[in-house]
Amino acid sequence: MENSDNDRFSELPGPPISKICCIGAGYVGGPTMSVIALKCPEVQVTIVDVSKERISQWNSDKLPIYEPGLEEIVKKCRGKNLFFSTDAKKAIQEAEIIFISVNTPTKTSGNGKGRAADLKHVEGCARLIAGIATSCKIVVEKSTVPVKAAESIMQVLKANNKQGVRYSILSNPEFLAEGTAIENLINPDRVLIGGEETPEGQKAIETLCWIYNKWIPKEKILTTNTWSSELSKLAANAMLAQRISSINSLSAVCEATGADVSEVGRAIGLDSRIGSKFLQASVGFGGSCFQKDLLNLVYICEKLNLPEVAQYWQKVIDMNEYQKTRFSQKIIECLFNTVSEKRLTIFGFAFKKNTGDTRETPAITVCKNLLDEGAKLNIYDPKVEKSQIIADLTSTRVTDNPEEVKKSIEIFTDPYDAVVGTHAIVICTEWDEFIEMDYDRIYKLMIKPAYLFDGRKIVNHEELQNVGFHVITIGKKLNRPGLMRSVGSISQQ
Ligand SMILES: NC(=O)c1ccc[n+]([C@@H]2O[C@H](COP(=O)([O-])OP(=O)(O)OC[C@H]3O[C@@H](n4cnc5c(N)ncnc54)[C@H](O)[C@@H]3O)[C@@H](O)[C@H]2O)c1
Ligand SMILES: O=c1ccn([C@@H]2O[C@H](COP(=O)(O)OP(=O)(O)O[C@H]3O[C@H](CO)[C@@H](O)[C@H](O)[C@H]3O)[C@@H](O)[C@H]2O)c(=O)[nH]1
Repeated sequence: MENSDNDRFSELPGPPISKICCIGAGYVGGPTMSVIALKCPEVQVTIVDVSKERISQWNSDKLPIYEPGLEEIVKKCRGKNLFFSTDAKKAIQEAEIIFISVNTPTKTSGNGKGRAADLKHVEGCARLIAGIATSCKIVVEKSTVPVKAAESIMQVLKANNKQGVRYSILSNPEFLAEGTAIENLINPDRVLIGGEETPEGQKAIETLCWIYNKWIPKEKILTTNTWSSELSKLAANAMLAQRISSINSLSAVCEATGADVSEVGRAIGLDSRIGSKFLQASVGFGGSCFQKDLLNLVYICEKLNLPEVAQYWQKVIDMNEYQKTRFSQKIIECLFNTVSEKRLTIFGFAFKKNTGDTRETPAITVCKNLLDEGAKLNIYDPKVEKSQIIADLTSTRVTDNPEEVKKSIEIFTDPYDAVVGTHAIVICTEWDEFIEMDYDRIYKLMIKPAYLFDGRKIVNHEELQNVGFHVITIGKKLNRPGLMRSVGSISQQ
């Protein structure tokens, strides 16, 4: 990966840094760079994107993504040391450090289809930088990439290096979670920086550390070799997802035995070797990262001729699919084995609370399964745009008859309107407002018997049963004296 000795410029940028560029103004690029701009007022941060629409949204009053705390930071820094632009040429030319923060989705065609990460946008960035740069640059992989991706980036940079520019590539994966991005960026568990074990690589690491050190203590900044850093990102997501699949697998055992998965989670989480986080049983994990990164890890393991390792991680994904399907089937079974022509309310469409992001949301699978059975759906989410829900549910992954789906779904902006005349409420996202709703009022508006399926274990089941609801949740068999046993129900007595 080293540059040749006769490169025209030998000096890589070092502290103090005055200009940073980030390619990709998405869920990572936007919040990450906003926090860098906030914490490093002397550094000019420019975020560029190919999407004119996204850039104009970042420059408007309505930002393209919802994240608690983000708007305040953008308003404070925008136009001072934080800029959103489509002029990649200028930003790249001027910057000493260039972050690549573009999307790396699962490939949809060709080699590794459905599993490998598609690096076309990352490669595009490398080509873009190589075509523009006239001075030495530190190029930072912020996107999640397969292990060894830095090697490919360097190859592209070197092969197109007309100006004799010197580059150093660092891996600096992002660990923020959506909904808590700003909190995670301001006070991260750690910052990971991987670089080459050469004097030049170490200098590049020190330079990036200089930025993070503005607000993050040295002890929290971990430096490793490039490959450890790249692999650690995939490994962290795989381990987190594995915990959710593990507790979800146990939720099925709880339902079959009378154990309560919340009690089991609490009991095992108190073991300091296990820890209490990420043991919340649910309808299944969603989001743009877990499945994509697990699939990528599985693919890498197969390519490395490690089939047993690949199968091990594949099971984490399989368990997640099982959980989403199991929950959907339970709804159908409890509603007397048919939802055909029945209207149901979906509460929550985002993949988790405090975000408007619907990528890989379990709500899509639940809605698809219910629509396939002929259900009509009233959908309410406080942050997801109507157009996004329609786009998700009419995509080719969900249906081959989008017009029929459009006729079967209705999107609401008021949750109380959404429940009128419906047989059941299905909670797919753990929005706080679902906990505090007036369920007496809601019950009266619904068809009886009224059902509530809590896919997030957030509402008070006993209280709802007292209101009159038939309540079904995950990982717990709810007892209710006198409640009629539903045909085929596996969760009620
Ligand atoms: N979303 C998360 O919470 C999260 C967290 C950690 C890491 N990651 C990783 O970070 C990366 C980015 O994720 P995201 O969620 O921000 O994606 P995103 O889709 O929200 O944003 C990516 C942006 O890059 C732009 N882009 C693509 N190619 C470009 C190019 N050649 N030039 C300029 N702009 C270009 C796209 O238009 C888009 O706006 C992914 O690799 C992802 O796995 C995401
Ligand atoms: O105990 C839990 C915790 C989470 N979830 C679900 O798991 C999914 C992912 O949640 P979370 O990890 O909080 O959000 P993400 O934004 O997807 O963040 C993950 O993916 C990011 C992208 O790589 C990483 O940067 C983060 O560290 C990693 O947590 C969501 O559907 C959650 O509802 C559960 O079902 N049970």
